[in-house]
Amino acid sequence: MGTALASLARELDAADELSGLRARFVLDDAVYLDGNSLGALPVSVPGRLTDVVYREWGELRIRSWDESGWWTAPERIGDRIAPLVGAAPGQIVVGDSTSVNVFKAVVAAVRMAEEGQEGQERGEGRRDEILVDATTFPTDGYIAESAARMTGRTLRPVTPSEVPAALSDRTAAVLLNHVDYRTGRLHDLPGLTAAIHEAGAYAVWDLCHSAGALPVGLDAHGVDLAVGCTYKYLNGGPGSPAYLYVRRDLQPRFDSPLPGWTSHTDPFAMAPAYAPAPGAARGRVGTPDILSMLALEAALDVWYGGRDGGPGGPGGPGGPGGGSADGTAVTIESVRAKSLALTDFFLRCVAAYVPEGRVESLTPTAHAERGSQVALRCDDAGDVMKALIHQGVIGDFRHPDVLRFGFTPLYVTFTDAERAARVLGETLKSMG
Ligand SMILES: Cc1ncc(COP(=O)(O)O)c(C=O)c1O
Ligand SMILES: Nc1c(O)cccc1C(=O)C[C@H](N)C(=O)O
Repeated sequence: MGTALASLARELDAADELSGLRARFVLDDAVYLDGNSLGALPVSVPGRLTDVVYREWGELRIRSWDESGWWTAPERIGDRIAPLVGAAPGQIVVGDSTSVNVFKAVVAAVRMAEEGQEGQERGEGRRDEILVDATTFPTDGYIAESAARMTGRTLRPVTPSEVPAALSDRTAAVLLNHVDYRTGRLHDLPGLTAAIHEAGAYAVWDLCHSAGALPVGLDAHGVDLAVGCTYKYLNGGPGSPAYLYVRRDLQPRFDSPLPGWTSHTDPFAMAPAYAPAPGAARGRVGTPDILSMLALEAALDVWYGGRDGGPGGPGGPGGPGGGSADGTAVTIESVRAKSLALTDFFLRCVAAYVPEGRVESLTPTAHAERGSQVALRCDDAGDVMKALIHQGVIGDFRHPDVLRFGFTPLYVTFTDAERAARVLGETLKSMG
């Protein structure tokens, strides 16, 4: 069985139309299944950062804000992310952490819901509730709780499947994760967004675990606001800045709770009175973190034909799906197809190699409900993951008993999936 799966893995790799993309990353012999926490380093990044540091900062110094395009980087890089999450240009701004963007988005959504209700006291008809995914990555829950307290709302944690029943004319905003960070479950973004709109509320989606791994369709599904990090499937590097999407028609009504000077319509007027910039720039706060931001911009070259360095717009030759220097088209659809094939194959190998009953998959088998990771419940998961890492299979452990394996289709191979499952099986057999 083992040999058969290993040779099947080689066949699948040979037929994989994305296999050439692995060369766009710095990798070693380890099986890296932690790209859903920190993506691998794209080869385009070090050279670009060297240029940013020595030439743009070292030689051009202050002139780089204009001459090197530093000032407009948040919107420019937002436009580079946009096609990957199904957004037209001009709706995404890059900056701050996901946590900070969750705060901006949730408070802004409540403020939008509040419009027209100003005179109304707390009570019937007032949109006085925020719903939050009860299974969320903790930061979203903490921030939503604070946003609720500050806006005088009640926070109601519900699981995503309970959202339709929990919605009412009291709901102001709903904060949901597209893919659950622990189980890898993919939630129904189109259906839940439609239900939220039906109730007259605003939908805020956290795309941390879906952007770069599967199609999101922000514009197509009428999402109101969305946030996400860039250090997972977008490979922007440790602490790379997050992003905020505000649907174009909502932008004039986006009232930021953090109206920093760089979101002013004329920042260098240094006016005492705040006047928000039009468009996505309204979501900015303070000075952009240029080094991290430009590392992210270079990392996105992976999707744009693997070109080295310089900024470039999406679309046309070199855009996502538009072909590339080495002839490999990178569309989010092709990435999704490989992601599902990889996770299917990994689950098949786990079933073949792991003693029956020793692990239980928390990740749905239905493709429509699966993100790009496999989570296995396992006794002694912490010790098991340490043993796997010791043998060169890098996943992560999530309390209390979850082994988490992330599959980044840009660089993970079927051979990696087979090896990871085989090492897991051997480890569990040896641990008893
Ligand atoms: C769903 C989700 N939201 C938010 C975050 C993190 O937010 P931040 O970028 O602020 O650390 C993570 C992971 O770190 C996450 O998985
Ligand atoms: N953002 C992280 C970090 O700064 C250090 C370690 C891990 C992370 C993560 O991304 C955790 C991740 N969001 C998760 O899904 O568990």
